[in-house]
Amino acid sequence: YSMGPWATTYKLSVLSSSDFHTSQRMSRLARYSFWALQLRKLHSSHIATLSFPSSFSTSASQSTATRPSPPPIHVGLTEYAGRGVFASRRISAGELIHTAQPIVSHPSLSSVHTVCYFCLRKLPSSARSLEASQTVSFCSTQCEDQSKKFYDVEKKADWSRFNEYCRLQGLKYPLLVKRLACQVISGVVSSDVLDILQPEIPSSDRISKMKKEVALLNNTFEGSDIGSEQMAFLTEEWYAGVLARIRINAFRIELAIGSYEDLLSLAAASVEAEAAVGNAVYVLPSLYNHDCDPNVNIVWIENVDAKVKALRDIEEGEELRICYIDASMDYKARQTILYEGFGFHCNCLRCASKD
Ligand SMILES: C[S@@+](CC[C@H](N)C(=O)[O-])C[C@H]1O[C@@H](n2cnc3c(N)ncnc32)[C@H](O)[C@@H]1O
Repeated sequence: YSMGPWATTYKLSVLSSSDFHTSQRMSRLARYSFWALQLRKLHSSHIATLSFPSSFSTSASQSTATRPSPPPIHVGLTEYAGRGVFASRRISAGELIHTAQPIVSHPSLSSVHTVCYFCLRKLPSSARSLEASQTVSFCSTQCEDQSKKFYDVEKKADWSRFNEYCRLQGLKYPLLVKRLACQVISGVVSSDVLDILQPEIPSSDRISKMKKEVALLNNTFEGSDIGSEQMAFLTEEWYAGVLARIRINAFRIELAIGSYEDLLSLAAASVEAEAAVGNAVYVLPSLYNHDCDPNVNIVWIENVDAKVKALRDIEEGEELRICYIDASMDYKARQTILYEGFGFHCNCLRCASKD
């Protein structure tokens, strides 16, 4: 399961919380102070992944007078689900709260020749690479430049077996791990970049499948001229940790319909293939908790940049929550998917009334 761009039309939601014993609170606080430290570490290296609403730019040459104000949110501890995102002022319905760029993203295998290999923007027909070819395309020189380092690493190896394995098994997350590994080898990110995110607890079945994937990834790199010291991080333990975080935190990217042509291809895609153009992992969007009647949603308009928008008026101090799944499903289906996919029993107001 991955979090998706689920539209919602449900009514009012307020923060639901339960009383926890002080001792439980203390142990949680200790656990999350580790994450708070990680967040601070990440703040400097990943500030570029968070951008602000309006037409402000964040260039270093800007004077403080013209600097954008930070987004109207803060990360804090909830009483029921670890960290969460809270409104630091009143937010109006429809407001763009912030945008975020991914730490790692990858097109779905069915979209790899029709979208930009970096930002997942749909390519005009003339710019698409041939399906039979091993090449990929970029929508702009900017995306090509931003991909250069990891793509130079990726090009050193032959990915046909790895991709075929993912295709046959219907796997999408190993593609994100492959891209992350290329980013680490090229020095663009550090191997612990996802450590800040909450991991899932893997089942034994998952662990044995994962061993196969990591062996395939290692064999693919070993066939290239990448030095073993550059690949030293790529252990079973690293792969398991990264996959456990991707499984809980990846978003499935469906671009908003921009044209009549998009509408037609989406209609065809829903019959022939997956409608999602790819998957991506972000820092801040991954800190939003779930509600079956959310007050914010995340949309992707033209590319992988996530836009977090208020679905209704939100009061200062209220927790901002998104819906991880299709909110139109019934109570039982939602509970099952949330438990199997994300490991929790939802007790939002809507679920409490079994709606
Ligand atoms: C994407 S993370 C959200 C941020 C997370 N709270 C953290 O501290 O990193 C998803 C995880 O948060 C927890 N979570 C999110 N929404 C929840 C809810 N409504 N009830 C209980 N746990 C929830 C679950 O453990 C879930 O797997």
